[in-house]
Amino acid sequence: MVKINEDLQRERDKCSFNITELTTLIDGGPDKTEARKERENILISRNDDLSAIPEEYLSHKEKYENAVKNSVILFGLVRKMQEDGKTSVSNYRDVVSALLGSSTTRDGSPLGLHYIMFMPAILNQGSEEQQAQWLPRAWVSNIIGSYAQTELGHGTFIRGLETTATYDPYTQEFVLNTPTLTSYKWWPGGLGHTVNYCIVVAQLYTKGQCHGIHSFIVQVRDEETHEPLPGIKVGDIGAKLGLNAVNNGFLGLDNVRIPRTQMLMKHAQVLENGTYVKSKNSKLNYGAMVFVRVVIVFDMVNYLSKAATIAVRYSAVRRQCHMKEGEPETQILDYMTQRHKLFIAIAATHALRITAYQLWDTFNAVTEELGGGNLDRLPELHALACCLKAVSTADTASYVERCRLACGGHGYMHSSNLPLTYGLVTAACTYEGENTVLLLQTARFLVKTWQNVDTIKLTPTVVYLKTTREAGFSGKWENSVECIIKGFQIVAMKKISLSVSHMQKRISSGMSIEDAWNITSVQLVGAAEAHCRVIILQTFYDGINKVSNTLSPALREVLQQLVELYSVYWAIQKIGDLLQCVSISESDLESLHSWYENILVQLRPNAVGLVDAFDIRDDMLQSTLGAYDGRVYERLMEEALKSPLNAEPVNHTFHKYLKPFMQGKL
Ligand SMILES: CCCCCCCCCCCCCCCCCC(=O)SCCNC(=O)CCNC(=O)[C@H](O)C(C)(C)COP(=O)(O)OP(=O)(O)OC[C@H]1O[C@@H](n2cnc3c(N)ncnc32)[C@H](O)[C@@H]1OP(=O)(O)O
Ligand SMILES: Cc1cc2nc3c(=O)[nH]c(=O)nc-3n(C[C@H](O)[C@H](O)[C@H](O)COP(=O)(O)OP(=O)(O)OC[C@H]3O[C@@H](n4cnc5c(N)ncnc54)[C@H](O)[C@@H]3O)c2cc1C
Repeated sequence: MVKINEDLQRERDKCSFNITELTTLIDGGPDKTEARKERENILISRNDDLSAIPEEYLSHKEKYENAVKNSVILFGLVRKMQEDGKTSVSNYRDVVSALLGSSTTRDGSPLGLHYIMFMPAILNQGSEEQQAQWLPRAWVSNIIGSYAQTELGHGTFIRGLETTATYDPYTQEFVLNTPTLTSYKWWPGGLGHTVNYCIVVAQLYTKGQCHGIHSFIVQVRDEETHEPLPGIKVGDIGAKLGLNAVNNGFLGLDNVRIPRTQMLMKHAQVLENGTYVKSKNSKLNYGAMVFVRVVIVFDMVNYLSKAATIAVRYSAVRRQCHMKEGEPETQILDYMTQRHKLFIAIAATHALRITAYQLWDTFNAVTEELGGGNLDRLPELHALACCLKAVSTADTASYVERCRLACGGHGYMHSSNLPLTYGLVTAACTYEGENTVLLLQTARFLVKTWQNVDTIKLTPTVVYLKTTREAGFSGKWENSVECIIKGFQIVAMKKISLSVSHMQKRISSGMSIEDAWNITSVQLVGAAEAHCRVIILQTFYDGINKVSNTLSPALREVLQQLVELYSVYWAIQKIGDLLQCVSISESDLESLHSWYENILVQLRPNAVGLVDAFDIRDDMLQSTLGAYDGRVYERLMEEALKSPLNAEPVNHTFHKYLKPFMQGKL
């Protein structure tokens, strides 16, 4: 049996709550924990077959080839689960999320987009007949697809996409073209060499008229030979900061013909004679993006829990300097600055998880309403998904980077798995809608809401705008979570109202609406972020309160501390905003800081227990620093010895370059 590092064991011995109770709460119940573990067991049992060479030493091509091999094993499980009746639409997110979060797809998977976007796009935008035609084969991976929207020239401005799909009524086909270099599709995951189909987003032309962007199913490679089909130019876009196994690709289309029935026609249709039938709302075509923005929040929770586990366990094992002379060297977790770096990551994992579930429920409820023809809550869902995707990815990227820095030099090693994790989360700040652009979408919704706050029925997430405006901040500031939430609501309300009034002043002084919007846009982004912080804080607070009386007192206490930590951390981060909007005295400020310090002290004995409760197996954590046994130094050395440079005692460059150089001959 492997010996557990003594410091780590001591941490576990002093944990005040039942770790299994928290794990079960995180999973959503004992049955869910069991199902997760069962899935992980299957995954791990298949891992034996995988290459032993650490991924970081492989070339770009080898990384791809390895990823295909591993992904096939991994996603073969979806097929197996499907055959065994273990997958359904309701647990699809859990299953795919577990697979993508697993060790074998450490730097992304070239098959990921098939599950994350190709199938959801057909589900979301395809008619019932199209779903019946395409999904059964896609579900068992007989065909593999990607989602090709972004072009070399445009990612954000999708109305400006240049790819065209022109309807030919004589053959009842669409003819697809990428007429310029900038219209080449660029970025789609798996498109380079993996998929044989993809959803292509293109400007629809019929009867000489352009009807804006629509989605089309296009076959790009032969199902047997995998050769690109005539008129298709396809390839890999090259090496990136991260996600190097994903095989992001480019695609050029030259008069590629597809049957009429391959335009996704749930919302809008082209009839046989070329007549265009409009969708109830053109933005329904953007549904696949909304879905992915929602699941990205879950994905952030996966990465953040991994980073926090690695950094907290390492901080319990690592000793550096003497806090007091004569005592043993200090566990770095004992330094308050270290707790300040790390505990927020633990709290945020819970805050984002609870918020992700809330968003998921809203997404499902609104999707059901859309199915019944009710589009009322679509703008709210869009605004919510945009800001939560933006804030969760930006925050996670910054927390993960803190975790990496908190591990000092060893955090810089690939074998810690923190650099790769950072590469994955920072990508999410850009894909599926660049974060600033998404916050401006939320701002657009907030501005409209504010301008009509007295006349429209406010949707649940913005009711606070009216109530805080009416109530103001009555009463004295007190250091409580409730007061911080109220303070944040006032900050958001004031930022929105100020942005609107600044814009209105500019418009009244003769500026165009567009210029006024642009000049005010830094404030607008701030307002959208502030709104999002209200949502996360309130959802976290409500979520923990809701389950509180089902929990043991010890767990209730520690979760309450995490809610406090999260609130007070963000209050301190945003103290400038609070001071501008709410009256906080100097002594309030002092006690806010003392409160924060107290929570860091209170949480200290439970830090390792809290990350253990995330229950991430070593095979999935893949970190020399974060393994359960805490054998940090042994693992660092074992991994270093796997460096290909260590395979031979003398590298040939010594004789070729170094020696002649040292002898003055070069
Ligand atoms: C499957 C299980 C998974 C399990 C979990 C596993 C975890 C997976 C994690 C994910 C890994 C992901 C891998 C990577 C994937 C990356 C894929 C991509 O990037 S793909 C590429 C992603 N690319 C991008 O994301 C591109 C980003 N760009 C865009 O989305 C758009 O260009 C835009 C939204 C910015 C503007 O659009 P534009 O048409 O110019 O609109 P205007 O501004 O003129 O506003 C007009 C009105 O429309 C309204 N409205 C707008 N949108 C929506 C909506 N969706 N709805 C409703 N309404 C919407 C708007 O509010 C406004 O309303 P109003 O005020 O008039 O009332
Ligand atoms: C790892 C990764 C995977 C991806 N996978 C896919 C995929 O599978 N399929 C796919 O189709 N696409 C994919 N993408 C593309 C991705 O969706 C786009 O990169 C993203 O939407 C941003 O668009 P852009 O690159 O055009 O950025 P740009 O819009 O050019 O952004 C550059 C800067 O301009 C600013 N900006 C742009 N417009 C505005 C505005 N209106 N107001 C204010 N500021 C603005 C932005 O804030 C940003 O600072 C992927 C991208 C990455 C990085």
